[in-house]
Amino acid sequence: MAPKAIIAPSILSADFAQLGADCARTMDQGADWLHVDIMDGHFVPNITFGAPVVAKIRKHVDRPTENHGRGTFDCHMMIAEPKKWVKEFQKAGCDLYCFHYEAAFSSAAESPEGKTDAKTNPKDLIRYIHDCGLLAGIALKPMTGVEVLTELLESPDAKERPDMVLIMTVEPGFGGQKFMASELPKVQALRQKYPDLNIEVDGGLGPGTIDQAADAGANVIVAGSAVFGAQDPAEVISLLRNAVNKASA
Ligand SMILES: O=C(CO)[C@@H](O)[C@H](O)COP(=O)(O)O
Ligand SMILES: [Fe+2]
Repeated sequence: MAPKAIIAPSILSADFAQLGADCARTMDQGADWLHVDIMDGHFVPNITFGAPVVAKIRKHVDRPTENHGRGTFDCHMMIAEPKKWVKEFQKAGCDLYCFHYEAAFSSAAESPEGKTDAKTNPKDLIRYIHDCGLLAGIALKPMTGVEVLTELLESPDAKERPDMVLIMTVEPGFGGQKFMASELPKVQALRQKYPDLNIEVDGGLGPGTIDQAADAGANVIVAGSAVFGAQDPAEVISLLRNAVNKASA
């Protein structure tokens, strides 16, 4: 049985002119996490926003209501220098810092000790993210195979193990793209080997594609246009959750 279903609407499809209100409403509609897409115009050909905006929306989502608690900010860092921004995002209210494997090797930034490493690697970056008090996720673009993660996922040191793997089911950069079912064997392979791992899928997920992703073993579901574009977002969130729970029962 896979870990519990986590539904994480991508706020890339929210109305940026009223982002705080949209985020709070989405939590009230039943979201577990908010998926926050950070794009730098280098790693991907699109730009979104940075830590100051995350800090502002945090305030809207932190308000106490009957329907939701704090709301986990799942920050999907589509940026060329992931190490550089860990502390800024931690201060802004990020909970889970998910960087791209493909970006980690070229990242230059200050280490916790104040030294500058010209190069880092995924293992050191995961340790650094954990040392900063955040959960660590690692994301793979469609062209990257899951075998690159074996050493990390099987590390005897929990500080070096990712808390979540994100399998992209579109090329990162834009919302509203077509779901790539060709990525699902990666999810299947991970689920077979790691029954307790949080496996997130991102890109093109919605009522028409969720069953395939859930059957493959994904339990963390990102959906942008399918949730924010729906007449009844609460119904879509619940449909996504039921599909995951049914597949993992
Ligand atoms: O990371 C990305 C795109 O790069 C995603 O998080 C998208 O924002 C998901 O949008 P939909 O495909 O669900 O509309
Ligand atoms: Fe994303």
